[in-house]
Amino acid sequence: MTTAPETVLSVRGLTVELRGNAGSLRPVDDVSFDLAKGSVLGVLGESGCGKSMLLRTLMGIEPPLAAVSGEVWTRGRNLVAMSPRERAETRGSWISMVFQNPMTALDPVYTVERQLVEPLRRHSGMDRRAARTRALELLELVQITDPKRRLKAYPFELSGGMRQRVAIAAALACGASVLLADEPTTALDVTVQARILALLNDVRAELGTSTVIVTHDVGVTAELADEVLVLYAGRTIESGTCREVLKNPRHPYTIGLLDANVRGGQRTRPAAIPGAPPNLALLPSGCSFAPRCRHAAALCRADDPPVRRFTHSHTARCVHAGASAAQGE
Ligand SMILES: Nc1ncnc2c1ncn2[C@@H]1O[C@H](COP(=O)(O)OP(=O)(O)OP(=O)(O)O)[C@@H](O)[C@H]1O
Repeated sequence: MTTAPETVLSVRGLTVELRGNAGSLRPVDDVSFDLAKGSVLGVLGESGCGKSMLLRTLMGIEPPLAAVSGEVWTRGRNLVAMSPRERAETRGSWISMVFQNPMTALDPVYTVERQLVEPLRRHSGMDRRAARTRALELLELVQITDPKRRLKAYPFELSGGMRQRVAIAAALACGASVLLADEPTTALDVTVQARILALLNDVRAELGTSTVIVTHDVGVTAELADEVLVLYAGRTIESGTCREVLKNPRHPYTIGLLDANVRGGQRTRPAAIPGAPPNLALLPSGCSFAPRCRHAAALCRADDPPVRRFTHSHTARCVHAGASAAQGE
């Protein structure tokens, strides 16, 4: 008998509302998913679709005035319901984050040693010696050669790829079971990108860490992800296994996204979809993708599209999902 993999992160109806003078907007709107132990969820979407806001909210670093509702369950607790103090304790030790620019996480004025040893002492209560031994192990884990020498280095003495390796080591230092990666390779040279992706894969295999990776690069998603969630205007418009979504996309937006990335041969933002994502403060009624969709009908502009289910894992939020699948195949 096979047992279902343990769910380490369960997100239900997560919504982020930002209220301003011009009204309110929802960069993340009713997003739900489960993340299994050791698995990778790829979050796809154009710039401005809410990918970073989703990750920041999972990490508890959303903008101070954001109103967060819904549930984020991990280790038997709902993070959204925690006090700010409890929440701060989970950062780095339950959930950790790797940013596009490694210098977001690293402090330029401290050595690598200090940046790894201090959190280990603070979060894990290790003495200096044990923390240093662990820091060396972490540098080996992220495949940094000559780790003893690198411990003494400052970030500016390291290459971009090496800095990102150190940032990944720092993210893993305190035993987080969920790693959030926001475009972790976008700022790196193409040759280094592949190595960092391979590293993330190795880390997952070695530590069983579960990862949510945000990218607008379908190639990266195909390489790493087990499951895929496609965001548009803050909402999940398609989700399923990597194979289901990338091989048999159902939503016209996903199809356009894949056309731009794969068939165009370039891993860039999707030029195949005319127009741009909507201003969240001025969302059209009905389907928010309708103004850019070649299948859009009066119905799409009138009502919120229904969620269609194709398999137990594959869903798309579109009345035309079936028809567009036929055209996409
Ligand atoms: N602090 C903020 N105040 C108001 N609006 C914001 C704030 N931060 C983000 N937004 C808006 O929320 C939406 C989602 O932004 P987000 O950065 O999550 O998009 P993204 O998909 O990660 O894009 P990118 O790939 O460019 O990082 C955008 O419309 C953005 O303008």
